[in-house]
Amino acid sequence: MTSADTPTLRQSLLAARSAIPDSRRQMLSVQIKQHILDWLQGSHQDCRLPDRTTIGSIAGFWPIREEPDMISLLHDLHTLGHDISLPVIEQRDAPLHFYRWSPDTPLRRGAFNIPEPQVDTPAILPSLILVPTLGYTRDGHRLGYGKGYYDRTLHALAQQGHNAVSVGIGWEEGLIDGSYLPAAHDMQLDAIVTPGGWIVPARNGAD
Ligand SMILES: Nc1nc2c(c(=O)[nH]1)N(C=O)[C@@H](CNc1ccc(C(=O)N[C@@H](CCC(=O)O)C(=O)O)cc1)CN2
Ligand SMILES: Nc1ncnc2c1ncn2[C@@H]1O[C@H](COP(=O)(O)OP(=O)(O)OP(=O)(O)O)[C@@H](O)[C@H]1O
Repeated sequence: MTSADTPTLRQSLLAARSAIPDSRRQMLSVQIKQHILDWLQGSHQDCRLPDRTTIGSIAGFWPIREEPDMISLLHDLHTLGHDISLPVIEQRDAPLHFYRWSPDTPLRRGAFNIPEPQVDTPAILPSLILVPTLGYTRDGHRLGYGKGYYDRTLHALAQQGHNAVSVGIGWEEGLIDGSYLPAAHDMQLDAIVTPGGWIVPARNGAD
């Protein structure tokens, strides 16, 4: 496909996601959460997975539309002692910044009406970024809502010499299986987690 087909692809991915019943979505979110916890706690024996041993602070996301709900995972990771942060759009069409979140952090609605923490403590540089995906390919390319926020953010962090591990979170219905031509600015994810398990791009090991 060419980039001209991206809006059509986005529409069909949104439709596929909407077709998952709400109750099933909740159960599938728990499966994704368990894959992440197993990896971080070292009980998932797969050498292709990103190195978990350097991971301290973790950026999550507050679910919108019909995304996987990782709020309960964020609670668990906070209990396990990780610093947790959420993305904040401080300026439109600029990189995201991540601000500390804990279960008692009040959230207010920010850009696109997404719940965000107050920006009253310094921004955090996470060592793991959980990236919401609408679609993804087996080689780690991601399709979101078309505003480029995560591409800009991962690019800006890499330019500062801060190489966070980026793990896409998505439904199995988000897999883009045919030919897909990523945009030049597209940042590849280190891995993707779906309810079915991990998808690790071949460059990170054998596929
Ligand atoms: N949960 C979650 N948080 C996130 C993201 C995400 O994908 N998921 N983002 C990932 O980047 C950023 C927000 N990006 C977004 C980009 C577009 C739209 C959106 O609703 N777009 C409308 C058009 C709205 C407009 O132009 O004003 C649309 O697609 O119809 C929402 C969020 C930061 N936080
Ligand atoms: N590193 C970057 N610097 C400047 N602009 C960028 C960068 N990355 C992406 N963009 C801009 O963002 C726009 C949307 O990109 P893209 O279609 O890849 O978004 P997306 O990844 O689907 O969206 P989102 O991350 O918001 O969910 C593009 O028009 C592109 O010009």
